[in-house]
Amino acid sequence: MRNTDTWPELLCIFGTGDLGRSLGQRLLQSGYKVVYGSRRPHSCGPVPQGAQVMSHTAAAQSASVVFICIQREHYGFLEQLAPQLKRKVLVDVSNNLRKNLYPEANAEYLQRLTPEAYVVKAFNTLSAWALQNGPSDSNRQVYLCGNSTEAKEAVTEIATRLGFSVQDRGSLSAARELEDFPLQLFPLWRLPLRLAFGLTAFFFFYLLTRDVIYTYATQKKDISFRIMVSLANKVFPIVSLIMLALCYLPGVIAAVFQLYRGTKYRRFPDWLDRWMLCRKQLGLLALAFAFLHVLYTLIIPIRYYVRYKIAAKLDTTIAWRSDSYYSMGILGFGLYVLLGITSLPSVSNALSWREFSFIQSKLGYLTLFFCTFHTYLYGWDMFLRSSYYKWYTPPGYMLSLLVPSVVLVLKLLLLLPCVDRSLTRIRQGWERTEPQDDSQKSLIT
Ligand SMILES: NC(=O)C1=CN([C@@H]2O[C@H](COP(=O)(O)OP(=O)(O)OC[C@H]3O[C@@H](n4cnc5c(N)ncnc54)[C@H](OP(=O)(O)O)[C@@H]3O)[C@@H](O)[C@H]2O)C=CC1
Ligand SMILES: [Fe+3]
Repeated sequence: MRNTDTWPELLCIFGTGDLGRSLGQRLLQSGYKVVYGSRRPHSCGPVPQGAQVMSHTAAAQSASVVFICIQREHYGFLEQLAPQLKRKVLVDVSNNLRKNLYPEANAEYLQRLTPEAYVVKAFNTLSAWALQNGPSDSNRQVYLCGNSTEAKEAVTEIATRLGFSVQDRGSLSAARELEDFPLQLFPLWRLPLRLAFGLTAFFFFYLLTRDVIYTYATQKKDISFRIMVSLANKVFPIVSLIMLALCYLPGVIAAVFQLYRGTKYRRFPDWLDRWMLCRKQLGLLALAFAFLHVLYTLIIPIRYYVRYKIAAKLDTTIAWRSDSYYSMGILGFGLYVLLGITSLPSVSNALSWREFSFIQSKLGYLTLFFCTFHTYLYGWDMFLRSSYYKWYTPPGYMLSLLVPSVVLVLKLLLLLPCVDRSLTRIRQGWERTEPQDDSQKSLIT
């Protein structure tokens, strides 16, 4: 199929558009020779220096690998070129504007037009810009798929020479999945973002009603200025704590499922699967809200409203109480940041699986504990100190503590020695398997 003895190897690119030009430039820089196939060989746009431009037919004949850098809508003419493309490796780089635009994947369509060529889907997840600039940390991966192993090897060799690392995704039927990759918009962030938005809106309006509007209605006192800092600084910690708890809740639920079923070999329900997959995003958003809470708290002492209210008398009991909740909050936040940092790919790659799970799980629950305890102490302090909080505190405050408390209690229950033993047994796959049928049973007993 290919003649690998001649180097520099000549590669063909159909299409002198953005991607064709960037790819050509990259190939030339990596030492390949490049020939373009164009509808207008003499009047096409500028091509990289050193490349030749010919008609499609002439270009296809000169190389054994052809990159099809043309929109799928214009593939039609390739059908007439099928005889010239026989036994050539055709690389389909195309993408679509939206999912399910066509009944079949672009690469499968190309294969149908040129049945005797070896179609490989590749490079479509890189942008022309990324190709031109060469591989970088975030743009190193080339996904490919195709039915011919030899053809895939040829494309792998080229991609590797260009400095990319290649992931083979199997046969050409995986092309649709690869074509959907660039169309995804933060798939794992969607649920956490919606949740964060929903919780923020709910608690904001709840606190607005109970705090500002209620006070105005009953006491005719205008405290609307509290919206900007005090209210925000209540919404953010509540949302942060709930999101952090929701990040750990699916793990606990999964353990309960495993205990209940007595095996780890059965799939979790879909909703739990999805929830587990977006734990990192939940945690990072929770961290962002915790950051906001810290920043808002830091400015409290410089606010006019607070300075105006500061009393000269010192009560050591109050000082103890408030210092303890600040301290818990700071410890919790410190660990929170540690969790965030270890979730960065570059950091987590440097950790062994044991180290990673120690930090994310053990220290994670400790973080949740500190943050929850900080909130408890805060509520207790406020409750004793101010008559205003006596009526305000219970519902909203309890709501924010409900989820984290449930998670912590469940986790404590899971840590009970007898529960922990059976969970370990299940997770290591030691569970007793029931005999399949009676004949086996008689052999065992
Ligand atoms: N741009 C990007 O960042 C990326 C693009 N892609 C894919 O690469 C392919 C090309 O994209 P791009 O380079 O941006 O597109 P352009 O529109 O810039 O270029 C397309 C090229 O296709 C050729 N062409 C256009 N119409 C016809 C036709 N009727 N018959 C034959 N050839 C035709 C033209 O070349 P000529 O005039 O020489 O014949 C034209 O320059 C697309 O399938 C796209 O999905 C994939 C990943 C990233
Ligand atoms: Fe706080």
